[in-house]
Amino acid sequence: MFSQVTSHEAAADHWPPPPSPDLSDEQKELRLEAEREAKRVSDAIDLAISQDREARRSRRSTVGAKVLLLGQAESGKSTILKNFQLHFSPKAFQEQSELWRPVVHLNLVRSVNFILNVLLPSKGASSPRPSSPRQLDDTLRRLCFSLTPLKQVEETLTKRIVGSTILPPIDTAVAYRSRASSVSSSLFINHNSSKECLTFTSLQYHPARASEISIRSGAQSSSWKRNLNLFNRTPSNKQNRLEAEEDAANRRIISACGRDIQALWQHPDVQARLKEEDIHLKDQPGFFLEDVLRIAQEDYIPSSHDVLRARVRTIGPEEHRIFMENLQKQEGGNGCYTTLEEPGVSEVRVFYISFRSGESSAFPTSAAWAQFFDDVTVVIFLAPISAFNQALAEDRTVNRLADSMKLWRMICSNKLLASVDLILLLNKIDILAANLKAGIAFSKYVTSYSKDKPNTVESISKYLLEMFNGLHHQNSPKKRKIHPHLTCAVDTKATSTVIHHIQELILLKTLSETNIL
Ligand SMILES: Nc1nc2c(ncn2[C@@H]2O[C@H](COP(=O)(O)OP(=O)(O)OP(=O)(O)O)[C@@H](O)[C@H]2O)c(=O)[nH]1
Ligand SMILES: [Mg+2]
Repeated sequence: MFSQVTSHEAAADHWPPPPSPDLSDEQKELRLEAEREAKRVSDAIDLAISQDREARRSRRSTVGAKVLLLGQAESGKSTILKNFQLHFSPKAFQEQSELWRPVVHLNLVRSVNFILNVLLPSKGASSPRPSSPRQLDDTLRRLCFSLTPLKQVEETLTKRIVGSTILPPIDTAVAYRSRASSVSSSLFINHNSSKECLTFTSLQYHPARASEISIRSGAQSSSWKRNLNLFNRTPSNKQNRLEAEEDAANRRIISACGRDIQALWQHPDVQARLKEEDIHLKDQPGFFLEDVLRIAQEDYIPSSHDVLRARVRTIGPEEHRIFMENLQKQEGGNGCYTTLEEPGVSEVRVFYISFRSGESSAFPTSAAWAQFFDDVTVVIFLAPISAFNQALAEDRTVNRLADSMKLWRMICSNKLLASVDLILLLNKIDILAANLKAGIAFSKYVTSYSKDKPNTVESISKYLLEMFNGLHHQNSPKKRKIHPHLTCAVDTKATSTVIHHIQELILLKTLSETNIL
């Protein structure tokens, strides 16, 4: 069946064929040189093709996206941003966990000092509601005494995180409002020097946000992180060494105070006093008192969940760059990562804008905001739907949910954003659920919601979604799609599905805008 292969045919199978035995040595050498040259040319062509392929691939994979992250104060923007970082840059997120330790510690220490201030209002510092000191039992007196060093810890941590030259934002000087009370009293004063700033941030507490710290950012993200980076660097010079020693001393003090902090928080008189004052520390941002024994350990490193809950209130617009690591967890979830080969969006620039009351009314025409609206891939808007029974800290006559809707209307009607897809996150559904479970009637605060309708998350979120959709429909200059989600931003697992959807949308929009699709 098969014919015999001749030696000539066999030779033809190899390239280049061996020189004919009839050739002279000189001819053989010329022939070999010609073949070497042909190979050089061929290799050069192969290299050029491969470089071209790589360049095309890298052009595709260096596409960037611009995301606007908008919402009123405390709507959960920073928490969603952290979820983005956790999802897209997990290695960088993990590497930065250590940076959040001083923030968690400061949140914790501020809660403790706030309680001490309630129990023993000092002359110089403001207490949430000035009242005469009460008789403390022996245990409380001992605890107050043993926890005194935490005042100093708060001061040094504040100085380090806020930075010595950065003033705290004055708009934290909001009127006091506890959750249920209708009483307000302005406790804050304008401070102009950085020295006073330290006193202000250290010793004065907002009763509704006792543990949080406010930082005015630069245009580039997180100047406070730069301060903390310095904090964590290797102690190479005298200043760094002093800072490292101060950090170690703070850790030791917090660690030594751990059990007493727990005892203070669990003391029945403390709980009774806070209740009497209508102060709900547990519901406040940056609340870590129930994790104190874990957090106070000297070698404590914040978990992802701690980082999500750590509260820094940043004032002013910020730009965050998230570099996509294109990583995913290996099956088995052993913490190892494998690189994905697929090209996609390599960088997401997130422009973060927090709107306080008053700013929203200037929103559509303000040149200050307009600079951020150019070339936007998607807008993510957060509405904290648990805030239906709260008033704005800035203006106690305005319901927070109503304010969120007003802001949403402004964004929908903005002409610069007319062609941009809107992602609507109805956030804090866990708090909404807890409030409803505690018997708070939604219809009492949102009167357009019939009393006969169920006071359940399902029914209320459906109603709110219709409201937000309706506002969009009435105000948007163009027809476009809204991508709504119900979220609990502190639940990374549940949020990862939402982030994944957002990622797909960003990819789709970016690639279609750059004509790759
Ligand atoms: N329980 C619960 N807490 C949340 C949720 N989203 C955010 N938080 C918490 O709410 C507080 C405020 O969230 P942030 O993300 O700091 O809010 P923000 O919109 O960045 O606020 P500003 O910086 O003031 O503009 C933080 O303590 C978060 O941990 C949520 O869905 N559920
Ligand atoms: Mg924030």
